[in-house]
Amino acid sequence: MEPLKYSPLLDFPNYSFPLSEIDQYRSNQSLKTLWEAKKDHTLPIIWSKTNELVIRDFAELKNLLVVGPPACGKSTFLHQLVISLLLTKHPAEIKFIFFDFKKLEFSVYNLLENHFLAKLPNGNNQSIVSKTDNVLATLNALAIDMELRYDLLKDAACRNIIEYNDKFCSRLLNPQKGHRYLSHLFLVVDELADMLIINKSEVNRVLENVLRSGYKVGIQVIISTNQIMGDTLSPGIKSLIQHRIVFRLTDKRDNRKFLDTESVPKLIEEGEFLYLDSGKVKKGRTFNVELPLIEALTTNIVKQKDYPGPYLLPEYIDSTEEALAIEDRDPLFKEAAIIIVQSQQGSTSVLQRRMKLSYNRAGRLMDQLELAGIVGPKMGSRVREVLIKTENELETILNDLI
Ligand SMILES: Nc1ncnc2c1ncn2[C@@H]1O[C@H](COP(=O)(O)OP(=O)(O)OP(=O)(O)O)[C@@H](O)[C@H]1O
Repeated sequence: MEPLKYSPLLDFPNYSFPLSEIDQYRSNQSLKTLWEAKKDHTLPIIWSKTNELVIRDFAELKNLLVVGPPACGKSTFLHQLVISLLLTKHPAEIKFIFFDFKKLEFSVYNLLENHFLAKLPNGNNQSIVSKTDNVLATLNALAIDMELRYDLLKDAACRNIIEYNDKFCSRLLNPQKGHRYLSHLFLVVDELADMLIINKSEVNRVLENVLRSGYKVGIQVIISTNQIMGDTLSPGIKSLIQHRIVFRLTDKRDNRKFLDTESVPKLIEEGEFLYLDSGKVKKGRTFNVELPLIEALTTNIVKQKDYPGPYLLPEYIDSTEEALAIEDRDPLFKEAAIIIVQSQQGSTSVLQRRMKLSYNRAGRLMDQLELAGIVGPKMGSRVREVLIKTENELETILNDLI
């Protein structure tokens, strides 16, 4: 007999999707259509509402850029994506990280911390990041989560999160080996310029890494910006976000910059935007969702069973700040070094599994091995290079370190 399939929904089997809340609102018909699209889409979202409703699958979009001058409807568009997912997905399936530098735009979702939000493990941090000094740590933690996910997918011989979760739900992956159901993580950034205030080049570097490799393992980024001119949007970031929503740009050169064409239809009505679809420029319109409807959804969800806390991102420790004094070195340093050199695999999850350590501790050991010159630096989602090839060489290094 085949084993019973696992479902993440079993975390809260009595969870009731907040569909009943929408009846009294004018947008209820559109939301019901969205709900019906659930069966054909991994991540159904309302994309546009003109004469007809356009529903898309966010899983196919990778990352998204929303650009336009102030007060043109960018935040409205972000809300329409968020509520689409809140309505159709279970708390086990998706998590959001909001960078909300306006401080109030997404505060309505604060209540959903234990259902739908992700944050740094450090208790002082808010689930919704509104201070620029938390940006880099949160991004780095997201990048670590991404690397960990890559290790899991590699171990499971899967090419993307969908294949991986299917395999996990079919009970083909062993939780004892660190395998777990992976929820989709969305980083929602409301104003890119504010995100780049502190340490712009480093933030750009980590962000590019997440944009480049995150979507395959279920980490997707939605960025909004009103900085049409200037160098806020680096060419690297722009080239990594193929899907773009463009509101009311008056200069032809701007249209070329964001839509790769100068000839675009005029946008007259409130909330209208342009986007590229199979090489053609199309017109769309935001689904102007009422705040009371968002509140009704969140209130309904909050009343239901939740997790003990938000989804915790891995701890990020800035290794440049960590002195490699002997007394600070992990007592398992030598054992870890031997495992890495013997296996010739510079992978955190190898340490984690072989030594039965938490991911954070294994990650710290890796950083210490790097500082000792045993492994090379982090290389995005790939394993680190092992610089020491033989146990004899290692022994010399370890003797020198003591
Ligand atoms: N489809 C629509 N129909 C009518 N009004 C809309 C529509 N979409 C957005 N609006 C209105 O446009 C105004 C600006 O929207 P929003 O706050 O989303 O803009 P924004 O681009 O995020 O602004 P900012 O950059 O200043 O934060 C709001 O009052 C909103 O209600």
